[in-house]
Amino acid sequence: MLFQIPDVLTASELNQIRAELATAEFVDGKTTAGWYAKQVKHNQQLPSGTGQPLAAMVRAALNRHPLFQVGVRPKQLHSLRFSRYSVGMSYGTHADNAMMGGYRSDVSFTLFLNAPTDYAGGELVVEGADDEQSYKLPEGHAIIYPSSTLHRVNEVTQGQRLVVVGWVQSLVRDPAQRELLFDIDTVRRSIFAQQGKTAEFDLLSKSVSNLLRRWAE
Ligand SMILES: O=C(O)CCC(=O)C(=O)O
Ligand SMILES: [Fe+2]
Repeated sequence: MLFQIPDVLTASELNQIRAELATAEFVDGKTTAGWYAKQVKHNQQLPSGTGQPLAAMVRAALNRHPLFQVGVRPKQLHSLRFSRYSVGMSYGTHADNAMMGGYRSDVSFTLFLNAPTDYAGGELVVEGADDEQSYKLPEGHAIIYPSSTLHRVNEVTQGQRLVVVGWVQSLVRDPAQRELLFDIDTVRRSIFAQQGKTAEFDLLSKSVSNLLRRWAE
């Protein structure tokens, strides 16, 4: 399942992150790419092990967001990377590594850190079976997609693209199962908001819990 989460970061958090990144030292993104992704990864990123306070801010922001909890069912948000694409940079078609530091990557996300008007190009393109979708979201918004998809970042032709990308091991590894849980949970919450704790709400809650009991690992 592919979905957007608006307003993950506040304007003041975005300002703080951008101010820190403006003076940070970035390194070639190839240092952490898989052997074949190295050929197509042309960007820069904060070196592994740096930027911890910024990473903590992003983690807290995602964890407080109900859509992240219900849509991703995170077990472990295990990797975060602050990336920068200047003019001429891009990241060609690839699927993300299945394992990172001992954790499985089920869900990937891109959280946009600057405005789409700050740069030309730089769309994240996610390939489907016979089509592709392209995303260039407002600052502070995130796009969540299965790590199993082929995706790429188009070349930046003007300005600079700043993002933080991340990977999550989900309690529910199968995207179709995550989507079923998301749909049922969404209806359940909507019934609760409109009518309170009805008999229908109780049955849907039971279904969410029982499906999670079957699928969670
Ligand atoms: O920058 C992005 O939007 C995605 C980057 C990406 O695909 C990756 O780092 O694996
Ligand atoms: Fe990727």
